[in-house]
Amino acid sequence: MIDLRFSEAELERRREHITDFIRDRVNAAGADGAVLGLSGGIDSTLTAHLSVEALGAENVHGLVLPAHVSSEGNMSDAERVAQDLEITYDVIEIEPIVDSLLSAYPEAEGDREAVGNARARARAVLNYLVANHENRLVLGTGNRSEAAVGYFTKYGDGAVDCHPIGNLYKGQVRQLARHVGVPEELAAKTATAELWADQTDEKEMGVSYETLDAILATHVDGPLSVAATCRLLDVEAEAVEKVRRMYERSEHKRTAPPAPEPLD
Ligand SMILES: Nc1ncnc2c1ncn2[C@@H]1O[C@H](COP(=O)(O)OP(=O)(O)OC[C@H]2O[C@@H]([n+]3cccc(C(=O)O)c3)[C@H](O)[C@@H]2O)[C@@H](O)[C@H]1O
Ligand SMILES: Nc1ncnc2c1ncn2[C@@H]1O[C@H](COP(=O)(O)OP(=O)(O)OP(=O)(O)O)[C@@H](O)[C@H]1O
Ligand SMILES: [Mg+2]
Repeated sequence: MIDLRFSEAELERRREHITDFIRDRVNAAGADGAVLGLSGGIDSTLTAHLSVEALGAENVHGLVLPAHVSSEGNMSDAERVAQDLEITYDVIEIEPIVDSLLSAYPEAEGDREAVGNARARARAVLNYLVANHENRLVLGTGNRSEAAVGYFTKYGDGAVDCHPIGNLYKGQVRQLARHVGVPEELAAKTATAELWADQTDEKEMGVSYETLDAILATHVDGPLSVAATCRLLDVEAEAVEKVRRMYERSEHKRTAPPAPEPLD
C-alpha cells in the first residue's frame, strides 16, 4: 500500500486548521457552541477533542445515545471521553424512539438495514433537539473515507451542520487522534456503525480501510487510472472498480437534493 500518514508538522497544521474551522463555523452562525453524538468510536472521539480545543469544554455538549445493539464497552468509552474532556453530556436511550417508529409502521420490523438507519436518524433528531434548544451547531464526525463511498445514513449521521474531519481518510483520523492525545485503546479500535449486532465497517463494505484509503487517494480523489492504481497498490482491478462504483452510487448523499431546472 502507500503511506498516507502525515509528518508531525502536518499533523499540527491539520489540528490548527480543523480547530480554526470549528470556531469559525460556530462564530459565523452566531451559535453558543456545539453538540455531537459520542459513540466511543474514534471519529466522534477525535471530533470531541478538537471541538474542546476550538471552543472550550464549557461550549461542547456530548450525547451518548445507546440502542439495544450498542455494546457496553463502547457506551462506557463514550462516557469516559466526555468525562476526560470535562464536557456536559447526557445519556439517552434511543430504543423507545425506534420502537415508537416501528409501532407506527410495523411493516419495517425485522428489516435490519431500515431499522439500523432509523437508529441513526433517531440520533439526528436528538442532536437537533439539543442544538435548537441551546443555540448550538451539530458537529458531524464523518471522515473522507466514509463520505466518499456513502458509508453513512442519509439524514442520519449525515444530518449535521459541518464536517470538521471530513477531509481526513480513516487512517489519518487514527493518526491525528494519537497526536492529540487520544488513548491508544480508542485510537486502535475496530470501526463499527453499531446499527445492528456484530456489524463492522470493513466486514460490511467488503474492503479494509487501508485498501479503501489508498484507492481513494490514488484513484477516486487522485489522478491515477485503474491500471496504474492496481500496479501501485498491488490490488486487483475489481477492488478499484468496486470502490469507484460505491463512490458514484453515493453521489446523491453528498449533494443537495435536486429539483427540476426552472422553466422559462
Ligand atoms: N440515486 C439516488 N438519488 C437520490 N436518492 C437516492 C438514490 N439512491 C438511493 N437514494 C435514497 O437514499 C436511501 C438510501 O440511503 P440510506 O438511507 O443512507 O441507506 P443505505 O445507504 O442503504 O445504508 C446506509 C449505509 O451506511 C452505513 N452506516 C450508516 C450509519 C453510520 C455508519 C457508520 O459508519 O457509523 C454507517 C450502514 O451500515 C449502511 O451500509 C434510499 O432509501 C433513497 O431514499
Ligand atoms: N451510541 C451512539 N451514541 C451517540 N452517538 C452515536 C452513537 N452511535 C453513533 N453515533 C454517532 O454517529 C457517528 C457515526 O458513527 P461512526 O461509527 O461512523 O463513527 P465513530 O463511532 O465515531 O467511529 P468508528 O467509525 O471508528 O466506529 C458517531 O461518530 C457518533 O457521532
Ligand atoms: Mg462507530
